[in-house]
Amino acid sequence: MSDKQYTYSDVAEHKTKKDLWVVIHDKVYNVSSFIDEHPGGEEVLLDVSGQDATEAFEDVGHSDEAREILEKLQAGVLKRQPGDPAPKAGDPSAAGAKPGPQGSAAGFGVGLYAIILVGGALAFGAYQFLQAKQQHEQ
Ligand code: HEM
Repeated sequence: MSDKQYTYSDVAEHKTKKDLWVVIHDKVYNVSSFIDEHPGGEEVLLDVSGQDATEAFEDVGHSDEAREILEKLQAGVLKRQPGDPAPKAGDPSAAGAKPGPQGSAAGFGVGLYAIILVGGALAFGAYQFLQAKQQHEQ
């Protein structure tokens, strides 16, 4: 395993069958030597050449054996820079539709309205009470 750091643009320079790099889970792999042996074929690897292949790799549900092969192909780690594509975690919570916050925001809006109304009524009540008290004292 190597800790050598590469940027996205470094990886993007290696996208031919003879020189093919991919990023999986923020690690950089040189898969050139494996491309002819890949049971899934060379086409899928060429599709993700020089790019982040995390999602494609995880979607297939590769075996532990595949992960061991991958480990041996590691060239380095990815150095993220501002403006790089976001990590593709292959994580359903990252891609899946999350319920928006609208429901609770609407609830809060109604709650806020009620607080203003009650606060206003209290202030009005206090004003009336003080006026009455003042008149009583005169
Ligand atoms: C880059 C590193 C990769 C390695 C080391 C690798 C390795 C392997 C291995 C060892 C298998 C045999 C089944 C298994 O053990 O899980 C396999 C199958 C497969 N791989 Fe990959 N793979 C890689 C990337 C990809 C990518 C990016 C795709 C994109 C879709 C892909 C698609 C497939 C498919 C579809 C199969 C199933 C083939 C079949 O059963 O007919 N692989 N891969």
